[in-house]
Amino acid sequence: MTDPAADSSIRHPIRAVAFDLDGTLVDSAADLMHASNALLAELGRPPVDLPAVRSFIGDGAPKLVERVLAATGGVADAEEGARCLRRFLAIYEADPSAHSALYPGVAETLEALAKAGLRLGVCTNKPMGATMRLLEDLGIAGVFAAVVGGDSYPTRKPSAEPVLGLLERLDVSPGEAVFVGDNEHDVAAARAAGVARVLLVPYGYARVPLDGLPHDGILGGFADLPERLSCRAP
Ligand SMILES: O=C(O)COP(=O)(O)O
Ligand SMILES: [Mg+2]
Repeated sequence: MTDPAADSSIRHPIRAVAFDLDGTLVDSAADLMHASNALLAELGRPPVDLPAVRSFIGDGAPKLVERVLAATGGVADAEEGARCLRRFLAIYEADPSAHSALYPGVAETLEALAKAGLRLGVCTNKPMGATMRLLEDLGIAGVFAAVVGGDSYPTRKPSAEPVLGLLERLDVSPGEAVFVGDNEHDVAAARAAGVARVLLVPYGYARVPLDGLPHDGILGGFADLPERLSCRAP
């Protein structure tokens, strides 16, 4: 027999769902590759390919650019690195969605969860400027009650800080929230924040096997979410 006290959804009814962005809601790797390659072309360097860029995603734009530059010859000093980051952001933020798409079931499922009364939020390591533009371009900005990016707080995931910041903006306690992500940083940040449940999508840009992470379940697909949260649209 199940012990009701062991089920956190019974102790605290779930009131909010926090989502990672890249690799969870949006397949954004192609635009990150195009922006990286536009920067590299300006520097007279060879391009990087999609598998390489996918492996560079997850620690925010500064790390992505650092990895792109390291893979193509490195940089002379920190100043050159900072200049390249500024240029990358200008290129990427001008159009972060041309080659990006929502994963199957994302739009309909977010609508269903919002209709069921859940507060939805995004906690991404992507900078806010590009994040808001991407959400608007893909038509899902309106469904979120709050969004935090990689530059919203002094630290980013795997720190708990942005997750706790998002939950505060959603006006829920960690025990009332579920986090849905795609990689090891999402699990670490959400666990450190003390959310009720951490669920992972089976696709995305994780760099370690999902099975070894301390999650509470791997979805078959994004559309499984309402069932897993035991809530349905009215
Ligand atoms: O900007 C990144 O590196 C990844 O962003 P994410 O946190 O939405 O996966
Ligand atoms: Mg991600």
